[in-house]
Amino acid sequence: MLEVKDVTLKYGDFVAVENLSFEVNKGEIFGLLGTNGAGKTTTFRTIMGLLYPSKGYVKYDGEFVSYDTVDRIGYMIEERSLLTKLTVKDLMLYFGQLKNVDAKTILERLDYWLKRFDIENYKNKKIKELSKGNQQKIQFISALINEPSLLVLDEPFSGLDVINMELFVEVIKEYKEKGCTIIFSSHQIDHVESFCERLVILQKGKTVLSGLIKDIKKEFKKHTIKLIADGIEKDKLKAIKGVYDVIENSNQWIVKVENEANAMDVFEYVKTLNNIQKFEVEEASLSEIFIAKAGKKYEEA
Ligand SMILES: Nc1ncnc2c1ncn2[C@@H]1O[C@H](COP(=O)(O)OP(=O)(O)OP(=O)(O)O)[C@@H](O)[C@H]1O
Repeated sequence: MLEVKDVTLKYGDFVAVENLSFEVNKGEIFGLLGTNGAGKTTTFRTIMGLLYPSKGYVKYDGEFVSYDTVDRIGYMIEERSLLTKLTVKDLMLYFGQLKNVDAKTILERLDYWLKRFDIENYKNKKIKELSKGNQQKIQFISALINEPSLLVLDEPFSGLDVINMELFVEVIKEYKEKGCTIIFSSHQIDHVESFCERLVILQKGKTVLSGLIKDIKKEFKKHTIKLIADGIEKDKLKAIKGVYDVIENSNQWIVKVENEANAMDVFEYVKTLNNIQKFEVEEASLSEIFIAKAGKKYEEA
């Protein structure tokens, strides 16, 4: 289990991450979200023991990260800091041996991953000759080469096309099934729900949202109703208890209510209308919850 407890990290006087706490269990995929400069990479560097918190601590399986624990961790850094003059094979031998994996095993694992990622022909090519997407695959392989039990992935999907993103997701899910503890960061808020159950969202180093996505949504309570019917009167909708916003969007109405019970009151009104084609009640999206908590859109935070 990875434990990040009350971590504050400063660069000089600048507080990059403040009082950050979360845990990631074995067999769990955890999302660390935030827009540019939110503190994601700083958090990862702290997890890896590359930066020391001025307050709080990070432990992996009850121990502080050290030379011993690093062997069990796979770290995919955001910047493409690959040694570009090396061939794929030599780079992997270098990274693998740093993690105490013997050369024969490294080469066997490399062959497997190159085949899996459909880049078998690149084994003896120099990194600088590879496209950005293929360099990203090499970076991902370098994080997997020691078959880690903790996988730290900084922006693993940025710049990937949909097919390769699915390939990465498939591998990450496999590692989850094997009991690996996985933490990844992302700029994007929309696709994570299908991918992880728990997250932290940072805004300028501070935690805006944290916990199980289903609990965050349950606690937030607010719901959105999508409605298509004849004879809808905006004033009547607005007058219903708990309705705080009504938007007409071409032929569809979007009605925002404070909680699920209020949605039932809207349903009572809708039953009096003709030609009801749609009545859908949805929980708030993570983006909507973020706006409510942070006072601005996620992309603008
Ligand atoms: N070495 C450093 N010295 C001083 N400030 C730094 C340093 N590294 C990062 N920062 C600052 O700390 C804050 C958090 O940066 P960090 O790189 O952790 O954010 P991030 O969420 O990973 O951003 P991005 O998505 O853009 O990579 C930013 O304001 C950044 O400018």
